Formats: sequence, structure tokens, C-alpha cells
Amino acid sequence: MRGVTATKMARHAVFSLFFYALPVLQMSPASILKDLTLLRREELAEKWDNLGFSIRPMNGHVRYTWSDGNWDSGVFVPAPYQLMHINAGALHYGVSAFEGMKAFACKDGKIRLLNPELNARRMQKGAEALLLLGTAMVSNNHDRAAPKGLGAVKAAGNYAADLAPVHQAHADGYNTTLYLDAKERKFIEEFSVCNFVGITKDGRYVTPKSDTILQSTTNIMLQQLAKDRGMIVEERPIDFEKEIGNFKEIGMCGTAAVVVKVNSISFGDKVYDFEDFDVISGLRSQLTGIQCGEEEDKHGWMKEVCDVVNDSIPEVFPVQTRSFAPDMVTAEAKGQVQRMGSQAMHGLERLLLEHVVANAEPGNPDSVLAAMDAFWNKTFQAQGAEKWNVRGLKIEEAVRDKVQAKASSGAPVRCLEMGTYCGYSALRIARNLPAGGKLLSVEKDELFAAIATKIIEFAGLDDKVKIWMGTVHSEIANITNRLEHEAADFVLVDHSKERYVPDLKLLEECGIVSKETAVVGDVEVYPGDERPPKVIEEEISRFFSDRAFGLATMDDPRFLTLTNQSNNCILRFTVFARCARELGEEDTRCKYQYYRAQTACPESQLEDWMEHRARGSCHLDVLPDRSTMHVRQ
Ligand SMILES: C[S@@+](CC[C@H](N)C(=O)[O-])C[C@H]1O[C@@H](n2cnc3c(N)ncnc32)[C@H](O)[C@@H]1O
Repeated sequence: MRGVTATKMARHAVFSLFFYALPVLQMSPASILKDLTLLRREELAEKWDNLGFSIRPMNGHVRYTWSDGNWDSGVFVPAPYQLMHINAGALHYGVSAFEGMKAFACKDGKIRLLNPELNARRMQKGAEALLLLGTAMVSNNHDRAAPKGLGAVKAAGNYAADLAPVHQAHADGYNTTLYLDAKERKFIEEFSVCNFVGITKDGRYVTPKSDTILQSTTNIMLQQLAKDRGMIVEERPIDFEKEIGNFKEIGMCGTAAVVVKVNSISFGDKVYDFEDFDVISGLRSQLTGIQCGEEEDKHGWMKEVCDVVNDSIPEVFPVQTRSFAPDMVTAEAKGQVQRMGSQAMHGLERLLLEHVVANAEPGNPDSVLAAMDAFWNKTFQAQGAEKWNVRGLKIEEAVRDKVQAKASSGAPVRCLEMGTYCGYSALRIARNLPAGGKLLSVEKDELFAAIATKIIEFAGLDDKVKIWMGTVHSEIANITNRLEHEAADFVLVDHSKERYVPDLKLLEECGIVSKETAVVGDVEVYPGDERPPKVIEEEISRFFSDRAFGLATMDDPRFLTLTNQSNNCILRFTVFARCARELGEEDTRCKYQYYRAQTACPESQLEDWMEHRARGSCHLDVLPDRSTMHVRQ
């Protein structure tokens, strides 16, 4: 069942419950009522008198699932959408049925359904006619399409009309049905869902002409090939009884099967046999030869789209990525990287490196930054691109001020960054540094550090930038050495918020941060910070309140912030839930999505959702696609 809409008549509200597909067949009215009570009745009651006839958005629908020969007891899905496979029979062949049922809000405060058994029975009958159950109730008295109807349209309903007859034919030992015209029951229409093609004993290609059959594109091409061979092609009404005996070959043709031999056609007690298939088979071979590029395509039917994808390359990462970042592989092999952190790399950052290598000009930092921007832009569907450019400009402005201030002294400009990630801000800093300028960037994630190193190398800035794997504490000796025991001119604080103050204090103690140092960072608190965000924010502002240097603020949309955290949490968990449904929770890609959710969601929330998943009552995987599109990778 899907979709619950409400309409109202006079004082009595009327719900139309639309049941698509089968569930009502085995659904008791009691269960329908039970589910209705989930629709926040008290809210509805308020609006009851104002309901009109139009379709109204509701807070969800009830979904029943058929498995192992039974319907389950149904679950309430808090979304008006249902995820449907692209190959759903309901879309292609119109294999769906629906019911409309009335519900009344009565004066005694109860909601009642009007004779739901009648709806259930009608639904059952409809379903049997469509053979949705796989049990056959078949009649030979079916017309495929009405004269002046939709028979010539590739409408899903035309396929549905054929379901019961073709099942009857199968039950009676035939492969398919042949329809005669609905008006006179005299002229050949078509086979089940295929065009009729016949070769007469005198070698003519004959196929029915009628307003009620869908012209098969395969038939059109076979006709052309027959004409090319000098055959007479006739597209005209074919009187079954008068002409069927004149055919020596019969085929049924359609896009999927091309054309298939028909051995015999039974009509009442009479059986017409067709032994030959040489001519049609020859036409078929020629057409399939053209499709595969083995036969000349004289009519230009084949249109080139693109090269065949080399499926020996893994779906997520092309093999060559390894050669660009061997350190990553080593890092992974050492097993020192957090397990999920390592898998996180399979999501975006490796792709970023690959994108840079494929699209940017080696040795050109501007081109590398442009490639990185393009990658993030595409990944985040242009959301926030402006913001992270503004952030980059602020960083560069602060660096240029320092470069200018030191220009006359000839002393090198020394920069320090905490939190390299993929090296984007490192590039923006370093491209402003004159000869002799240095940037040391500290990154605790080994794989990010490796990727950033490769990106910096690719941009040709490795003489100015050094990336150190570790934390300020672990690398403090390297930091002071690299900066020649002088204070840094510029420090970008862009790692973990909870480390801002302790690390800056240590840097102060070691003389790396002085009152001359420009400290830039953002005060947004990212999820994953152990302490409550407010406490961290207060700690940071207290720290800077009595310092000579301030903290420039930035908001980077590539990373989670408090303001967008809850949205990201739900979207990320939705992507995980979908992934788990399709590939299973253990699939690396799903684990990665779970990791992403972990970085965005409170633990208690995740536990709650996981519990629902275990009970089968979590419906985040059915949210509409558009709401999760921008977090997909
Ligand atoms: C916001 S990102 C850095 C973004 C980068 N500066 C840029 O603009 O492209 C934060 C990075 O800090 C790293 N990080 C977190 N805590 C850290 C720590 N204590 N020491 C060093 N790096 C850390 C994370 O692994 C992550 O890559």
C-alpha cells in the first residue's frame, strides 16, 4: 500500500486510501484502522472541517511487504514517497492496481472505514486479473486494445492487458497469444507484446497494419532490410482465417528478442504449422550484425555514444591512483590509520587527488587549486563554493600582509598550519610566499597527509611546503627546527577545536606564536569534538581575549559545522541506510557512510536509529532521492 490522502465531504471527512499493488488482499480492516491511528489524529481533527477534495500531503503511509509467502504486519513510513526499482513492473507494464476507500470521522470521536471488505475483494479480483499473485485466472476472451484506444502507444497498460491471456496461454502449453482485432475478431493484430511478421509462400514480407498496434522499431528495420534484398514488403490488414495458410514463416518481433520463430498457431481446433524460418532468420542475422558492427550499417542506424568503459578498473578508484600516492598504500599497509578513517579515503580524498592529477597542470598551483575547487563544487553541487573561496581569500590576504611587511627585511616568511587535510589551504598560503618562504603543515591523519603531500608535489610547491604527519605535540621539535627557532609570521589553526587552545599555548611557550604572529582560524565547532561545543567556544574566546593576536573566523562548507550538523546527520544516516539495504551493512562503502554519519550524529541518535533498523521500523532509506543527492558520492 502506498500513499494516503485525505479529502472531506460536508461534516464527514473522507479519506481516500489508495492501495497500490496487492496488500489489501491479505490485509484485515482491523490492521488498516490500527495504522490509521498513526496519522496524528488529533492534528487532523482540527483541520477536519476544512479538508477539500484536492490531494493533501500526509505525514506518511503504511507499507506492507511480501516475503516468504506472507505479508508482514506493516509499518508506518513517515514519508510520502516509495523507493521503486527502475525495472518495477508497475512502471513498464502497468502491473499495478489501486483502491479508493472512504474513512469517516464520526461524532462519537471514532474513525470508521466504509465496508473495507468490498474494497479488499475488488482489489483481490483486480490483482488476480493482473496475475500479480502468480496464480492464474485466465480467460481467452480478451482484447489487447480497443479500436481508437491506446493500442498504438507504448503505454504500460497495453502490457498489463496481456498478462492474464498470456498466462492462460502458458497454462495451456503455448508460449504466447495472438490477438485478432477487437472490432471484427478477424484481422491479425499482434502477438502478446510483439509484432507479427510473416513470409508468404511466394516470398513477400507481410506485417499487419492497424491503428491499434504499436509499431515495433525492430519490425521497421527488418522491413527495410527485406526491401534492400528486393523483397516485396506489405504492411496491410491480414485476414487470419483467409490468409494464415499462405505463410511459410512466421516470426514475432520486438526490441529485446529481435525476432523469434513461431512454429505453430492454434485457433480453436485448428493448428497451423510453420516449418521454415530461413528468410526471417537471415534478416535477423543481418540486423544483429549491424548492431554489433559486423555488418555494414547502410542506413546509419547505429549512433556512437562513447567508448566502452574498461570494467577491469575498480568501480571506486582506478588502479593508477596507487602510483600517484604510494605513501597512502604504505600507510594503509602499516595499519596505523584508524580503520574507518582509512575507508573514508575511499570516499572523496583519493578521488580528489585523482581528479587533480587528471585535470590540473603539473607545476601550476593555480591550476591545481582550480581543479580542487571544481572537484568540491561538483561534489557539493556548488553549495558553499562561494564561502570556501571567501575563506581562502582571507587566508591569502593575511599571508600577503605578512609577506609585504617582511619584504624590505629580506627575512623569510614562516608559516605554520595545523590541519592540512588535502592541502588546499596549504596551496593558498604557499602560492603567496616569495622565494625562501616556508610553510609547515601538521596533519594527524596519515592518509590525508600523504594525499596532501602528493598534491603539493604535483603543484610544484614542495620546496616551500612540508607536511608533517602527527600533532603539534608529537611534532613540536620538528616545528621549531623547521621554523629555525623563530616565531611564525602566520599560523592557520584549522584542526580540532578542542586542540586550539592547548596547541596554541604550547606554541606560545615554544616561541612559535608571538604577539607578531597573525593567527587565523575558524571558530565553528565540528562534530567529533569531545567537549560540548559551547565550552570549547568559550575556551577559545577566553584564550584570545587577553592575547595580542585575534582569531579570524571562517566557515568552511566542506566540513560540518554546528549549524548544518543535524541536517548532515540525518542525510548521512539516510545514505548509510540505503547503502545497507542495497549492499549490506558490511560492505566497505556502507561502513564508510556509517562513519560519515558517526562524524555528524550524536551517538544516542545513531543508537536509536540502529535499533529501529534492527526492528525493521527505520525508514530513512525511503526518503526521496533529492534530499540526499548532495551528500552522495
Ligand atoms: C578542517 S580540516 C583542514 C582543512 C585544510 N586546512 C584546508 O583548508 O584544506 C581539519 C584537519 O585537521 C586534522 N586534524 C584534526 N585534529 C588534528 C590534530 N590534533 N593535529 C593535526 N591535525 C589534526 C584532520 O585530520 C583534518 O584533516
